[in-house]
Amino acid sequence: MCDEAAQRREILTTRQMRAVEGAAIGSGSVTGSALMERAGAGVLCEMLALWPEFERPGHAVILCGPGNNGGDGYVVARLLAERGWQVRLAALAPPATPDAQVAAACWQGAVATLSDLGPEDFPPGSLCIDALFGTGLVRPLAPGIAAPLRLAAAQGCRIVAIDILSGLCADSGRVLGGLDLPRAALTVSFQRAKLGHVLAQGGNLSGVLRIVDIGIDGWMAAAGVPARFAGPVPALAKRAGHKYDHGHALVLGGGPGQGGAARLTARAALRIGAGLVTLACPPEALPENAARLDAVMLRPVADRAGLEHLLENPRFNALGLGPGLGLDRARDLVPAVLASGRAALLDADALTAFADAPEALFAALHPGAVLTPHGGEFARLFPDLAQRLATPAETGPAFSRLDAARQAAERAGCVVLLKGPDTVIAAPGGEARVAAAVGEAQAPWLATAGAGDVLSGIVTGLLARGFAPLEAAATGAWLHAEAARDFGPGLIAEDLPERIPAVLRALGC
Ligand SMILES: NC(=O)C1=CN([C@@H]2O[C@H](COP(=O)(O)OP(=O)(O)OC[C@H]3O[C@@H](n4cnc5c(N)ncnc54)[C@H](O)[C@@H]3O)[C@@H](O)[C@H]2O)[C@@H](O)CC1
Ligand SMILES: Nc1ncnc2c1ncn2[C@@H]1O[C@H](COP(=O)(O)OP(=O)(O)O)[C@@H](O)[C@H]1O
Ligand SMILES: [K+]
Repeated sequence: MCDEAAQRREILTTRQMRAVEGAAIGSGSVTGSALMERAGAGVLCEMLALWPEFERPGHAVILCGPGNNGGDGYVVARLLAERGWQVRLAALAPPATPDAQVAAACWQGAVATLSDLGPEDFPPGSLCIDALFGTGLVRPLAPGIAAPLRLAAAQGCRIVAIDILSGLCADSGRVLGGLDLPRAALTVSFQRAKLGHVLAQGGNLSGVLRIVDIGIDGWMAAAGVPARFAGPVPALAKRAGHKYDHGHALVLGGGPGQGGAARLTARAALRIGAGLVTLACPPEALPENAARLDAVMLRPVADRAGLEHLLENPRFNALGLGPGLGLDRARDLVPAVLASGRAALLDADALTAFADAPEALFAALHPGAVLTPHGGEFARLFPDLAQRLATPAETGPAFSRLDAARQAAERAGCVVLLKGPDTVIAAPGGEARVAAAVGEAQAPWLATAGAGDVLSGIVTGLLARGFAPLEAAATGAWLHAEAARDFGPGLIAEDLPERIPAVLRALGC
C-alpha cells in the first residue's frame, strides 16, 4: 500500500474535520463558500458515477437544513437544475450561516417547507437529497423532520445523504433518539470518512459511501492522530528466512470434546504465516487432537506448572488462549501466560474467567497483550462502558464503540479489539483502528460459530511473526473479514483459514 493510500485511511471525528476545515479556511487559501461549491459538485459527480442513468435529467427533492449541510444542498439543487432536472427544494428553516446564505442566494427556484411535501413530490425512482443536518447534528430529529425522509423511502426514492444521513451522530454512528430512519442509497462525504459512517447503525444506514476530495489534505495535521481504517500492510509478505525467523505460536486448548475452537485458532495462526504452531492441551485430550492435526504440533500441558515448564523454551514467542479453554483452566493458565511477558492474545474463556475480578486481570496485563472480546465478553470486563453504549443516545457527540474500546484499552493497559461488523481496535494512549465490514465491505457470513476463534488464531500468528499488538489486531481483523468476503455465502469457520492464501496471493505476498 502506498503512503498516499495509507493517509486516506484516516477516519475523522466531527471535531477533527472542523479543525482541518478551519485550518484550511484560516490559512486564507480557500473560503468556506469555495469548499461548499466543491462539496456540492462532488455530490453530483458521485451520483452520476454510481447511477449513469441520471445523466438524463429526472426529478429530485432537496431537503435543506439551516446550517452548512443545508448550504451544500442549495449548491446541489442549483447544479441539478442547470442540468435540466426538475428540482423541488424544501427548507426546514432559512439558512443561518454566512456560507449557506451565499449558496441559498444563488438558488433561483422556489423554496417550500418540509410540511408542504406530499407523496406526489416523490415519484418512484426519483432522488431525495438529504441536506438537513451533517456534522452539526446535536439532538434527535423532530418527527416533522424525519417524515419526508421516511416518505421518500416509502415511495421508492433513492436517498442521497450529503456528508451523513440526517439523524446519525457523525462521531458514533448512533441514531440520536433511537429513531427509525430509512437507509441512504448513497452517502457522499468530504475529504475523509467520519466515524459515524462505519460505527453502529451508521454502517448500514449510510449505504454506499463515497468520499470527495475538496482539496484540504494540506491541513490534515490539524486533525492530530485520527483513527484509521485497518487494512493490508507490506509486512504481511513473507520473503525469506527460516521457519524460526517467523515465530513459534503456542495455542492453549481445553479438554476432550472441547478442542475444535483451539484447533481453528492454531490452524489460522499457521495459515497466516507463523513459522511453527504448537497446540498445548490436557493429556487426556491428546488422542482427539492428534487425530485432527498434522502441521500443528501437539504438547500436553496439564496445568500451570506444566505450562511454566513448556515456556522454558524461549522460542514460544506468542501465546493464544481462550477458545474452548474452559473457565477453570483459564483461571489456572492466564496468570502464567501473562507472567511470561510474551506477546499474548486473550479471548473467550480467558476473558470470561475474570468476569468477577477484572481488576486482577488488568493488573497482570502488559503492553504485549491483546484482548479480543465480543460484546458479551466486553460487558463482563467493562460493565460500565457497555452500559454507556447500551444507554440510548440523545445528544451528539454520543459515546461510541471506539470511545468504549479506547477507555477499555487504557484501563487494561493493552490493546483491546471489540468485535462486530464494526470491529474497533484501540491501544493505550488512544491510537485506534476500525476494521469496518459494512456497506460495500460487508461480511455478514462471518456471523457463524467459531469465526472469532479463527480471528484469535490470525492475531496470534501475526504476533508470532513479530507484528506489534495494535497492527497484529488491526491487520488480523481486516484479513479475517477479507477472507470471509472472498469466500462469500455459505461460509463456516473452517473455511476461513483456508481462504487466507487467496487473500495473501491477491495482495502479492
Ligand atoms: N465548514 C466547511 O467548511 C464545510 C462544511 N460542509 C458542510 O457543513 C456541514 C456542517 O455544517 P454545520 O456545522 O453548519 O452543521 P449542520 O448543517 O449539520 O447543522 C447545524 C445546525 O443545525 C442545528 N441542529 C442540530 N441538530 C438539530 C436537530 N436535531 N434539530 C434541529 N436543529 C438542529 C444546530 O443547532 C445548527 O444550527 C457538514 O456536514 C458539511 O455538509 C461542506 O460544505 C464542506 C465544507
Ligand atoms: N454481521 C457481521 N459482519 C461482519 N463480521 C461479523 C458479523 N458478525 C460477526 N462478525 C465477526 O465474526 C467474529 C465472531 O466472533 P465471536 O463473536 O467471538 O464468535 P465465536 O465465539 O462463535 O467465534 C468476530 O470477528 C466478528 O467481528
Ligand atoms: K445530511
